Amino acid sequence: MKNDLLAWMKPAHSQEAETPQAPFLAIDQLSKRFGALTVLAGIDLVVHKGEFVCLLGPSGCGKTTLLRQVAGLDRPDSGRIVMNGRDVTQLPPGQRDYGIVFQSYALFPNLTVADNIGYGLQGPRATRQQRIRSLLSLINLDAIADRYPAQLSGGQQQRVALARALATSPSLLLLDEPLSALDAQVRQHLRQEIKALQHTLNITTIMVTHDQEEALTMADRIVVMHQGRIEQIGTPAEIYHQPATRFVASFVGQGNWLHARPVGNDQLQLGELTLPRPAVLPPINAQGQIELFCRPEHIVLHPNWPAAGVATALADIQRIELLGPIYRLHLHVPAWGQQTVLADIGHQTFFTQAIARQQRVTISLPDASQLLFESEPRP
Ligand SMILES: Nc1ncnc2c1ncn2[C@@H]1O[C@H](COP(=O)(O)OP(=O)(O)OP(=O)(O)O)[C@@H](O)[C@H]1O
Repeated sequence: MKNDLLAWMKPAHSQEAETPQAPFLAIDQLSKRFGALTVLAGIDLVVHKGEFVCLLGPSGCGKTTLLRQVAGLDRPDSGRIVMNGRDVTQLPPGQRDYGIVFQSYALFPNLTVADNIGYGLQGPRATRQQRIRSLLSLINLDAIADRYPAQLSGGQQQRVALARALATSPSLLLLDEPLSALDAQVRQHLRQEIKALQHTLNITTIMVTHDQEEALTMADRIVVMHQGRIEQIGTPAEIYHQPATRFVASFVGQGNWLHARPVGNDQLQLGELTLPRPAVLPPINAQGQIELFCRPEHIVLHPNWPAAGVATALADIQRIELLGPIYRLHLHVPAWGQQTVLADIGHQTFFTQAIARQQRVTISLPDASQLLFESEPRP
């Protein structure tokens, strides 16, 4: 049944789709204002065929507005949207060739699951029925084809909405926070299902989310937005490990921000700790400071003081949080300028080092884990 579906899903494994890096969607200098508020300020973005791109950012940064421009549900003030080589900027939604799923399931309450899925289909009845059966099978809802939306769980309703969005075999799938109304376990499961479906169908997908974990686990590339602008476009690993701006570093994941001071031509001073200084520095503030950024998981705990071959510091454990697979320690580190530092450690380290509150531990900061940013008020 799934093969039937692949046969009529036109983007899937067609000759066109064999060039995965071909641009499918090109957004060029797109701007949008609502009254005095600039919501999109010159957005440039290229999405390739078969790619899964997440628009990630805090509430109000313009993610949904950008998705709505692509869908034609709103028109930009300036700029261009080219889809599959066709300028669609001024075209109505019906002429744009996409399927869309919203946060609210938006199913027709008076239609069964099967009829909801088949709503937009045209052609002979037998062909429509076959497509509906294929879609039901694809999302594992065969058993509930005759139920009404009110008889379904939230997760089931969202899968029906997904099948309906795919029913007309669109070239582009738009997802606007499709999982945010669901509970954590269902959300986790549907993440995998959507990703697998997207991969099977090779359908170009753009998903709006404010959930960084969702973006990191699902996207091929993430577009981080802030105040109507794109801060960074990159793979999940690039966004997490090489944040281009302090906004991206603060918004995605947890981090330690430590005041440091460039000294001479080749050193950085972090409290009593002297570190090598990179050739290029960010701008230095009036107090002669910059900020050193590192992730909590990069802080290393050593079983003994001092540890051989590394510059270590003593830290007092002020608080311990269990975050499921890891423990997060809140450390007071006098030698690094009285700064509070977060350190994430695994259960094995936690138990072998018999970690407890108010204990004194030895820590170090690997050079490779550090990034430097201009000191300024945090977002
Ligand atoms: N039709 C509209 N009229 C006026 N202002 C609007 C309109 N639509 C959106 N806005 C404003 O534009 C800004 C961006 O909204 P948008 O919905 O794109 O943000 P978002 O990043 O998707 O946020 P969220 O995650 O909360 O949905 C917000 O300040 C919002 O209030």
